[in-house]
Amino acid sequence: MLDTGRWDPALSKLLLTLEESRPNLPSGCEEELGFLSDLLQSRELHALVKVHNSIEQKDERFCPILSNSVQVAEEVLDLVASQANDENPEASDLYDILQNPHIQGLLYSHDIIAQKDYLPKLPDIPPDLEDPEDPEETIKIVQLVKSSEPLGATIRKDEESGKIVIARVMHGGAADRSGLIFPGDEVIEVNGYTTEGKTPDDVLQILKASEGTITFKLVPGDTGKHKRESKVRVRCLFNYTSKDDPHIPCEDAGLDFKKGDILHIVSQDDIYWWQARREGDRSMRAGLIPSRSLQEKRILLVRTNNPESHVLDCTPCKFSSSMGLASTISQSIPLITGVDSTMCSKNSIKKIPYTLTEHDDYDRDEIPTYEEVAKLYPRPTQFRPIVLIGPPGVGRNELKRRLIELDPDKYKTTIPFTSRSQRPAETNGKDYYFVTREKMEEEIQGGKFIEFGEYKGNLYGTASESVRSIINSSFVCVLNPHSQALKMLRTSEFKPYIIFIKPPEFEVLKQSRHNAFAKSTFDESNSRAFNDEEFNEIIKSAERIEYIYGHLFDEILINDDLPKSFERLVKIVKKVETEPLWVPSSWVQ
Ligand SMILES: Nc1ncnc2c1ncn2[C@@H]1O[C@H](COP(=O)(O)OP(=O)(O)OP(=O)(O)O)[C@@H](O)[C@H]1O
Repeated sequence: MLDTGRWDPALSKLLLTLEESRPNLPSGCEEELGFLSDLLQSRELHALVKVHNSIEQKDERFCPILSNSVQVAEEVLDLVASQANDENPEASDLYDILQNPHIQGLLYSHDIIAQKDYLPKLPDIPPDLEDPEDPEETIKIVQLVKSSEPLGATIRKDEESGKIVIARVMHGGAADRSGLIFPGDEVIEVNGYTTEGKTPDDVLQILKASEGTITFKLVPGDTGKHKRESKVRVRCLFNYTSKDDPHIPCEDAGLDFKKGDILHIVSQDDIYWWQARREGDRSMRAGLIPSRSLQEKRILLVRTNNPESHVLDCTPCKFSSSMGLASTISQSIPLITGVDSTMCSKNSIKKIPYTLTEHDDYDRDEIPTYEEVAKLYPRPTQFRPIVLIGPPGVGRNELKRRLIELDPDKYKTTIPFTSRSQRPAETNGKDYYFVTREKMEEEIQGGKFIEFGEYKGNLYGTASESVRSIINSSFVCVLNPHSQALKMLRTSEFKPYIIFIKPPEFEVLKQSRHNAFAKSTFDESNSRAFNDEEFNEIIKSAERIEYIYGHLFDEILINDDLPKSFERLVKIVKKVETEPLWVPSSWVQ
């Protein structure tokens, strides 16, 4: 017999008990007893137990005080980002330290250890070890105290067996926090009432009528594994109200959201219903939202039943006739026509103007549901372009002009290309880049222009290279392109921040423009005020743009009172320069 005095007390005790019970055990099991005794005395097992005890030992000096340091660091980064500048070197240092990949790696490893994520996953007990004669062995009794908080689990009737089973457990809900209830568990009793022959509704009635403690008798299902929370964040590209959704499995569990909201998807286990939490929501309870595939199916169904449902009234605008413009460029190039800005604009900013007759190249295969996002931290030398989208006449050019005027050494816009011949007062590379029509057509066909159009037989356009060169020279590129240009602009290379300049309601629009003696941008030949028809067209065109491209907007700015709108724009632009913001996750990888 080995001296067990210096060995693990629990193992020694086990060995002692084994020796003591030896005389009472039935004959014939000596071999097994011998094996067990050898095992309990083996040096390997004792060494393993020692290692295990060391890991488990609660040494206060090494106890983690939190297990989500990565998340805390992200929150600190968010807070510090706007303070990190030359005037605040401490904040800048902290900002740099927390962004350092080694520090982030260290925090990540810390969290893994703090969460004990390294512990081995024990294999399931083989089914042949369970005693089929004794089903009671595998029953668990779970008691939950009833409160105003929902249980956080849904039940369903298994079609084959007719049994009531737990359909889903909401992350962070009461059932989940108990750590004892899992999807697939069979509910055999609730508060002493058997569920046999009952429907899920009957069971809900029992639950509703219960007071105080609720006791569940459950047979564990084979899916009773606790799944870790996913880290996926998405931007919602549609509005959702659970009470209007007749198919939600549990209305109380629904999570409502609006287009543009950021959600943390905590579980995608169910193919139709994801569990999500609003980003930054401190309450840990998740809610149900339709999964991407369910939402895609729904949109496709609506589109199949009503093919035009996703396109608003596309009737060309009446005003285009007064402009009498013709588009002659080949079919492969979108038909965009325009007036030369130098004819109707006194300011120095060139634009590629268009008629309101739009032929939006709207991709019918694109089904806006959710976009996976990640935070992009501002870069000190490369600024995100500011893209002002909106209907003609709403004031994008005016806002862009004011922004550049505010700090011409910081904000720059592109110089357009044209196939028109140079006029005596114009400078190549300042007013326009003058190129031949052939060269311009070739480059347009080569996809080198983010937007282009034709007016009076001459081409006008903005080259991608112009945007790239401004960004790479550490200026903030400010653009007010046609909405169609978003497809070319919204890339991981440019990482634009898209602001939709929206008109206010009719009366405010009319009043503000009249008060400011605003000049209509619809009539190239006359310098006159906007008329009611044009105001209506601005509003209608804005609705259409928002409907088609709304899911791509980072911000909506209502251009009512000009000085106030400009103030809001400056704030937004500052935010983009200093704060980490959500962008498509592919832009960050
Ligand atoms: N909030 C506002 N209040 C009053 N006037 C405004 C406001 N915003 C813009 N304006 C004026 O409205 C007119 C049209 O604005 P602007 O040229 O900027 O429109 P736009 O969106 O660039 O349209 P387009 O692309 O057709 O040129 C200008 O005279 C401008 O000064």
